[in-house]
Amino acid sequence: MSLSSFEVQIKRLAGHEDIKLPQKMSELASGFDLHAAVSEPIILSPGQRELIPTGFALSMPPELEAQIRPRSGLAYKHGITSLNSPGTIDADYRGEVKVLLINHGQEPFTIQRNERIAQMVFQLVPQINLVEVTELTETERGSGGFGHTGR
Ligand SMILES: O=c1ccn([C@H]2C[C@H](O)[C@@H](COP(=O)(O)OP(=O)(O)OP(=O)(O)O)O2)c(=O)[nH]1
Ligand SMILES: [Mg+2]
Repeated sequence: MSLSSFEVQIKRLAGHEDIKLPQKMSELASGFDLHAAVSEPIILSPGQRELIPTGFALSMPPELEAQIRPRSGLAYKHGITSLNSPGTIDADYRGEVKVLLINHGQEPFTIQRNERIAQMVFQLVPQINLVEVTELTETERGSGGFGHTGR
């Protein structure tokens, strides 16, 4: 079975020539690790959130999006995660990709330039036509939800 592949263009932003491009850390990794393009180390106090630049912008085909997800090691060891996880990078976004980090831990955490702070996973996005109707199709579940089948 052949896997589909897509070309995604990436542009380094001025002043960030030393920042590593997103990289897969193993052959079949889902995500490309993202590096912090902070000009100087940033200290995240417990409870503090910061928008961290990555130093690049993207142009991807319309059928894709990119998701920004936490790295589990940072979450487990330091309580550092991405607040809006998964962050959404729209196919038509040409600005700098940024990572909204939050410190859910009990200790201050320092983010160094070029440190791996999160990962970016590309996903297919089906093109959807929303069609307004007055009646929906019936199902066995109906409007039951939020645990109506039991705990
Ligand atoms: O973690 C993130 C989330 C978003 N973005 C950028 C890319 C995305 O395409 C854009 C808008 O994101 P989103 O739609 O989640 O935010 P919004 O609050 O709805 O902003 P907008 O009104 O600009 O869509 O911001 C990031 O760089 N990192
Ligand atoms: Mg939006």
